[in-house]
Amino acid sequence: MLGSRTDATGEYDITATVSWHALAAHYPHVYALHLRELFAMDPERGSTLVVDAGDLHIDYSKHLVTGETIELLLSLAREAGLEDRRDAMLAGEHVNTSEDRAALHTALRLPRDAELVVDGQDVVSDVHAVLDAMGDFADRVRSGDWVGHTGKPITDIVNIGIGGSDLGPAMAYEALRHYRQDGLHCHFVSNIDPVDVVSTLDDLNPETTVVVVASKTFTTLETITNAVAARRWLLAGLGVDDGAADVVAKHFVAVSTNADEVAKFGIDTANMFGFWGWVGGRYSVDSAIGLSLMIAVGRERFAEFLDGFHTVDEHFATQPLERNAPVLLGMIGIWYSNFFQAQSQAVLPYAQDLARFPAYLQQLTMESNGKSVTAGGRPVTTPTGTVYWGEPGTNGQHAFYQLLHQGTWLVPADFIGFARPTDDLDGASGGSMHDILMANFFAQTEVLAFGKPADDLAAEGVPADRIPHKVMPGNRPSTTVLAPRLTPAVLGQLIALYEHITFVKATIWGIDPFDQWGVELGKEKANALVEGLTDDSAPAASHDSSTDALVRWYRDQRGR
Ligand SMILES: O=P(O)(O)OC[C@H]1O[C@H](O)[C@H](O)[C@@H](O)[C@@H]1O
Repeated sequence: MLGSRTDATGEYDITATVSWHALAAHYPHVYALHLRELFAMDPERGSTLVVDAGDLHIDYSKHLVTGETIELLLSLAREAGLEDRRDAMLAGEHVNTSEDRAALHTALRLPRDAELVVDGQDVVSDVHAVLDAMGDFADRVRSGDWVGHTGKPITDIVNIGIGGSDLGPAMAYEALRHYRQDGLHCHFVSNIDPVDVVSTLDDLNPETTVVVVASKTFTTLETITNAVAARRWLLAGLGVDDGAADVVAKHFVAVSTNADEVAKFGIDTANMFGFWGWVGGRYSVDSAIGLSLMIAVGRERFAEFLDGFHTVDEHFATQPLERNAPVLLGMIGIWYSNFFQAQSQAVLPYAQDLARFPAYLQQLTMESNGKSVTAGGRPVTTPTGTVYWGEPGTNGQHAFYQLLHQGTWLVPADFIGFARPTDDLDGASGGSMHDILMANFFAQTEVLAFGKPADDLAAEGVPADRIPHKVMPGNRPSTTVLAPRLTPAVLGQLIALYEHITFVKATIWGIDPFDQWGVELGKEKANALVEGLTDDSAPAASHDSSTDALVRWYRDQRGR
């Protein structure tokens, strides 16, 4: 007997749906099978359980699924209304219910001739007006036409922002290293630890530096504090007063939705690049928040980056669920989270240029899906969210892969690799280093899936007492994502793929992936504690006994 499928708010209890129950009944059959058996039962699965999205070639054959599993997962997606909800998001409906607004990052990459009116506003022309303004500014900086207070062209851009106003551009700047203009360097300051801003500015010349203050709200403590520090550094370095608005105008621009706060800070709003409330911070690298990236790679490459996103948006919007990469991968993620009880997901780029990609995905996925009530405010009935983590291969192989191979946790892993390298060298004994990298990539996914049984070890003459230690259990699932090369378009495609995977999971869980109320209390508490730490005459004790004692210890040891 199924439980009630809807509550008083009309929300589904996803765990009470027919498909959920069918998946629960199906689970023991799959659990009983090893990937070796799945491949033996269906020798073609290596070429059938694959899907292409744009330039991304995705193999999901090394997952603990049968054809029936996929069918049941897609039934669950349908029962949860995934297609309607996707269409509602793409149309600009207020899918961010707790903040009553749209989540329209997909509009940021619509082509100029597309049409989308949301809340009475022509979104596409707004987006392209900002892109044009960014492009003009980027052109001027890149050509040397934009000069600093002393007439020198700009050599360094310092992006000051945090969270979504930092991770996206910082990650993409690294990823697109090969597309940057020589002689122009971007730096990213985010942490309120003064070491971040000091160590960055120490090496720079204020005469040739532009600071991009990137903050959706323009009230974030870290960003405003760092921006004030950078302004002091700049004016002191140039030997001018704080009142010198014309000097600030040549060295400071803002990216924000909040013109009032930008003006209050002392940045001319003529030097402000706007975006909109419907762009979430973690979905904003393709908005004006990408300004520093655009300066580095140029407006044409930035347009290719946006086209890449759009390619996967179109795929997500139009492909049947059976051929829809974000849907398949999102639903397989649900399978592991809610049936295998997996808690984490490794992301393993075999590309040094993607070193920051796992950190970027942590904000995208964990700030989105780290929720324990549904969009309607009811406690969820099943685990949500997934802990994303990872490092580039092959570094991870010599660090944490031991747990992936022989540990007790099930950790599904995404392997991301490229056919053509951005750099290559000859290997020590022939071949190319990139081929050696990719040999490791393919070897790891193979060993994770198929392992090495005790019989094989015995046949090789491994002593009996060593065999239990050397057995590789295998049956560890992975997705392989391959692309021809790490280009701006491919990077956009990869980001959009994970954005939509995140959305698919949120839809099944019935949560709002576009708010982040959990971050707020920590901010309030930090603000409340600042006075106690900076003003010795302030009362030291006003919190719990642990916090009070720690604050006393800190003030004592600090010695001022
Ligand atoms: O861009 P800002 O308004 O400065 O916000 C920066 C970041 O801080 C917040 O606390 C949120 O958790 C993030 O989603 C956001 O990206």
